[in-house]
Amino acid sequence: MQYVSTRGSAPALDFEGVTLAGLASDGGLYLPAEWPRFSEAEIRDMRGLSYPDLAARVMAPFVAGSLTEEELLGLCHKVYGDFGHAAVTPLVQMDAQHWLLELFHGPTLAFKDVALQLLGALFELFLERRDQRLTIVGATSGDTGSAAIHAVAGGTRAEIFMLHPKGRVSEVQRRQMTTVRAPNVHNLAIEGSFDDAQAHVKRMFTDPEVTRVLDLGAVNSINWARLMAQVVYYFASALQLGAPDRSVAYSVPTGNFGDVFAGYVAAKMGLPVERLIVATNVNDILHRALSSGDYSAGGVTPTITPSMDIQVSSNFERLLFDAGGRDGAALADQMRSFEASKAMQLTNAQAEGAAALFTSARADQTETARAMQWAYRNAGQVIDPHTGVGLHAAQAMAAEGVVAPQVPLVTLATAHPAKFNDAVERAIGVRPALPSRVGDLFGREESYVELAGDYATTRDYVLSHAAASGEA
Ligand SMILES: Cc1ncc(COP(=O)(O)O)c(C=O)c1O
Ligand SMILES: N[C@@H](CCOP(=O)(O)O)C(=O)O
Repeated sequence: MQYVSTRGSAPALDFEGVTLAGLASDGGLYLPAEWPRFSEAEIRDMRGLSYPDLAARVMAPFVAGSLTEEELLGLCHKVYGDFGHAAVTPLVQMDAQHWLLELFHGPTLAFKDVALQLLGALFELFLERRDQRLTIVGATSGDTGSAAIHAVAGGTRAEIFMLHPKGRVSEVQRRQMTTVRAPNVHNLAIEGSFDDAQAHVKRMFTDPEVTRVLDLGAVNSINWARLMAQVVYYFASALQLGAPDRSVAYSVPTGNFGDVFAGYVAAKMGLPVERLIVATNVNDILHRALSSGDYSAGGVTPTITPSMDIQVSSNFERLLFDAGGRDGAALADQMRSFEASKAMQLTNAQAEGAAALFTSARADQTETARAMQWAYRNAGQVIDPHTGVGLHAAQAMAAEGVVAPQVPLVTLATAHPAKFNDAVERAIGVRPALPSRVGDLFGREESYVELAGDYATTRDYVLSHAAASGEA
């Protein structure tokens, strides 16, 4: 399998290459040169597989040429054997139409673990194979950071610099990152928003001062391997609900557009996905883009769903490329102009291509709290606020008839409620306890450095603290 950049000019790479490269050298994001597709019979044949076996079956076409079937299967069993639920991503029924897909049974209690546990193992394998070191730079609004740190802490070939916006993640999220003490982990709290942190990370990948001395790697969803692993739980849930003989709709709490784009990939691969609902909080650039074609970023408003306080949504570029006809040169111009003005209009092809599968809805904090209360009172489920945004959107779209009553509608439960226990307590009057598997989070010492919000400060910190810089 070969991968191409959304901006058209970076070299095509194989799976090992894109996993280690993260962002393409032209600033674009990698996508498979063509979508692999399963027949109905092949999908039917996946029924009854365990999660690790299903993961290996679904991901096999993407890793061809870089991993043998045995290597992939071995990795999937190693990674998913360790989750806190035997089903890995269990489905819970809420009423006749609504389901929750629980994605928070990994070590750091958010959906990010499903992909990052695998990515950590892939880094280890490929770096060993190449006898190479990697300096990972990542940005987090809370969940990617802890999942990535847990996936690479203590390793000898990869070192991680994780940027989070100071004061804008929950206390549990911050502690899950800053209490991990390992020589290869650096936590940086920067002034500004997640978008600022993400912009610094992307800029480092195309900054010759950095790339001259460091081999950079990515753990954010700009890394294709992240999305690939997330495709699996769409298959797992749809198969349980009757695929390929029945279509399923999904509501996905969305920020960087990675999780919902994985649903798009599943549809491209032949899974009968009826609709993908992009659920945003009041930082609603994606809702505006999908409903009116206006992709213009304003300031970021802090909310009770901090992981979705994002305006510049990395993976939207992948959709614009694929749905808009895969014209890399035109997209490179469009993205350059967006980067300068922070505003753009979708082309007709992009808007129509997106509308074929995506619908969007936005939830403010009152609507989010109401959905959390509904889940608690009507289905006995304590859900986190991000999941609350998704459930609000699911209920709104069902009420508007966008999703017909006979179509199962699955809301992705993206984080364990205890990660956001203050917001949950305010909404439903119950304070969820942290599962014992996260250990004594509040008894451990934190370690992080605080940096000003400008790019040069971040870059200079990484350059002067990366072990690989010293070697160069
Ligand atoms: C709990 C939670 N829900 C939803 C999202 C949004 O997911 P995505 O960025 O893939 O759209 C995130 C962050 O990515 C998150 O941490
Ligand atoms: N919500 C995310 C933001 C980064 O998203 P990613 O999926 O691109 O890593 C977070 O929790 O950090």
